[in-house]
Amino acid sequence: MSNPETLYDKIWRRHEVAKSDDGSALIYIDRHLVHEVTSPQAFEKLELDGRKVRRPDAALAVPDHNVPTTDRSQKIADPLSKKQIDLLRDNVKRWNIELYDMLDSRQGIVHVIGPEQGFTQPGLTLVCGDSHTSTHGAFGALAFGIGTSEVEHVLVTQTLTLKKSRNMRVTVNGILPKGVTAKDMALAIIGKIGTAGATGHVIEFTGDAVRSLSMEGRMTLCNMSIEAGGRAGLIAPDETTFAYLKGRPFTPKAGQWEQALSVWKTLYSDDDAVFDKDVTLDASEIEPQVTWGTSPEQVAPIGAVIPDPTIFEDAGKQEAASRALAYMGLQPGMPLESIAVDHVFIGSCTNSRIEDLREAASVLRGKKIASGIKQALVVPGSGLVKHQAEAEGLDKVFLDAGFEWREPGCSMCLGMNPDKVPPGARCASTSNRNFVGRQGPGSRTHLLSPAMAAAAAITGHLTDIRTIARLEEGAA
Ligand SMILES: CC(C)[C@H](C(=O)O)[C@@H](O)C(=O)O
Ligand code: SF4
Repeated sequence: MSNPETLYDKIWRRHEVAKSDDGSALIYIDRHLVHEVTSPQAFEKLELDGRKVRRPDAALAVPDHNVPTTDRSQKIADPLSKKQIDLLRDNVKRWNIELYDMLDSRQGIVHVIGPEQGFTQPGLTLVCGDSHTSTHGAFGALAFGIGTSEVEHVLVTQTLTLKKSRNMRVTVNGILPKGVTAKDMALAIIGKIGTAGATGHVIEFTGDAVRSLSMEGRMTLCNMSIEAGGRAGLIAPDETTFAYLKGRPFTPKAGQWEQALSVWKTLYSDDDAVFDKDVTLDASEIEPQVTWGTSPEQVAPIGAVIPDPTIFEDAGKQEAASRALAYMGLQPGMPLESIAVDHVFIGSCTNSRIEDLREAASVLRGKKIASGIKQALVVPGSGLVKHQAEAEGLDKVFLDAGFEWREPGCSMCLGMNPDKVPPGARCASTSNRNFVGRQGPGSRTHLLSPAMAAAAAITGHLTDIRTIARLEEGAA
């Protein structure tokens, strides 16, 4: 009998082109997503070296970080943003790579459009010059972010020299309580293991609570595996995966579909496969989460108070917590629910898919945002998500509540475009990073789920979505 393997082992082995004695291997890369921020220098270097793009058909390009989310017919004001987008256009034209340009309805955040188009598929190796490429692991693809020099390497050779990561398993058993979502699961895992908890590992997420997530939820979870330090996140493909993929533009058609399925169904960790690290959570104990600091691990259940930094055993973590609280303008002992917010952002590759928008809209239906909210933005993850939401009337729900309804892109997740949180202002955000200055210089970010963001918009402060739901049940 052959050795038992994890899902990661299987995909890795199937892509090994050559092995070195030092433990590294040359890995074949099946798919390459390209955006405007990390590709210009790669294309420039390739040109200078007199190289060619080996497989233009294996790449798909989209501008997302720098795009304006307002009127797209206007010129892009910021010269650097404009330059990056112009260069992306020139490069893909020169090398015959498919591009979903700004006015294309398929344009959107790179990690939203890949799955949406069926470009992301089980068992493939998929890379992008972007850390949140881990998102695509939700389909059982080995997907990870790479740097600009590696972008060039993939363009030229369709391979990468890599050292194999270790295997980690995160099992979430049971059923998520009402009002608790994949985002809360992701934040709770990071809260438990820390932002370095999965360093050097590829995480496979498993357990009933993971299996019962929709593809959107699985993408949210895998998206944040990078914030736990993981090289990639993986979920074994199953009927939910296959149903999502069927009929998408890039997925195998008719006769080939059955063949693809027979391969995809072999993509799971063998029963006796060995993991280097194992972590288990009980879904029924997960509560809606919100971050209070400047790292995703500085997170707590919404009913908690801001921790006193001295509760952390590690001196480094104490120091980090003190610095974070000073930056965030918060004091130990304050209930999280007492924190007033100025901005609400619903979007990013973590939470801008149709299900996320439905979740937020269901909380906002018939309600208005609080008077203290200076700006509330909904930025759909792609043009297709936007159209779908409009077909369902969700845009009206958001607009009636007082939100702005924007064009797709990364937007306020990192403020490379004009959508920024002003210095000192506080934002309830469905994105994945709450770093210092992440949403604009001096901005303060609280990460939470779309439902929790909607709840904060209505009350004007961080709010337990379950109390809103209970109030409504009481009223009904
Ligand atoms: C700009 C890009 C390289 C960056 C990343 O790699 O993640 C961005 O997407 C982010 O989320 O910080
Ligand atoms: S939405 Fe945010 S996290 Fe995702 S790729 Fe864009 S900038 Fe990075």
